Amino acid sequence: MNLESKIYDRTFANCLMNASGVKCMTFDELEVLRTAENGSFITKSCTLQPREGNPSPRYIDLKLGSINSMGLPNLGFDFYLDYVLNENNRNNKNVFFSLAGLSLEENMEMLKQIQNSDFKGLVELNLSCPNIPGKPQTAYDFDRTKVVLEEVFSLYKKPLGVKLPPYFDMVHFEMMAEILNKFPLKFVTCINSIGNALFIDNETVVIKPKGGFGGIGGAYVKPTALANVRMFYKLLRNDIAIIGCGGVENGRDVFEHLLCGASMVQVGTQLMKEGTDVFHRLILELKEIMQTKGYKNIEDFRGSLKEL
Ligand SMILES: O=C1NC(=O)NC(C(=O)O)N1
Repeated sequence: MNLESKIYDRTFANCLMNASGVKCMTFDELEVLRTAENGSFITKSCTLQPREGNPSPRYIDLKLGSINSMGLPNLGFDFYLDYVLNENNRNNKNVFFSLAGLSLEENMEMLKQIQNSDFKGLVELNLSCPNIPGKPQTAYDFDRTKVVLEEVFSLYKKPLGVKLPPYFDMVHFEMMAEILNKFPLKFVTCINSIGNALFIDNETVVIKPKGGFGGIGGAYVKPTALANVRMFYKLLRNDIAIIGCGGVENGRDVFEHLLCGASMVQVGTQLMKEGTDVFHRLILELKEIMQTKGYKNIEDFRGSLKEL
């Protein structure tokens, strides 16, 4: 039995990786992810210049998930470019490089430098950060998304995918899929946190930024995450892989993302809570489910969710 999975021309030892933003901002955090049991890993979404991010408290674990308004704290593009160039695909993890420029110009500058570098991994262009005051989530503006992707693919020729926010309307799924199908995307990652939620403890909000509004992750979002994975799996070209993200706490959750059509599965909140030991546990739990069902590899069941 193996948990190998492919995105484009890359094969990963197993289908698990971190969600961008979780335990992947510093060199030490990235080195832990590079050498743990996950099949791949991804850097914290970066901006051209380093950022402090929003004031703390800005991340809180909750019983049923998490809430965050980090505000894209990161060490700056140069640090992550240097890291991924030195990473040299040791452990065959094909590191993913996450970008979240604060403007199209900033994204194009970063992509130009990556294009002109020896980087051989995959770029995940984050179009869905909900936590920059005054900045809308690009991927909720369909016309803007089309403009951005036209510019991106006019310059960038290496494998690239986009990180999407959750959608909640069938027409929105169709409109977004129609746009995405126009471009040589290698994958889409569904979903980013459900933006601008509010958690109250007694009489007080729990995070400082934006009056306590933040992105929700964890068990709260799994039904929405699975729906987005499923819809884009059905609506997008077959050569655009889906990376599932949202609500993965155990092997059953991984199995469900794969059933919906995901090729890779990202772990966010649970990785934050449990540390990288979570990958060992998820692998054991997924293997047990596959063993029970007689599945020898992921392709035996990926995308085969049954309808009534
Ligand atoms: O894209 C993002 N999603 C989140 O939920 N949080 C981070 C952030 O705020 O940096 N970014």
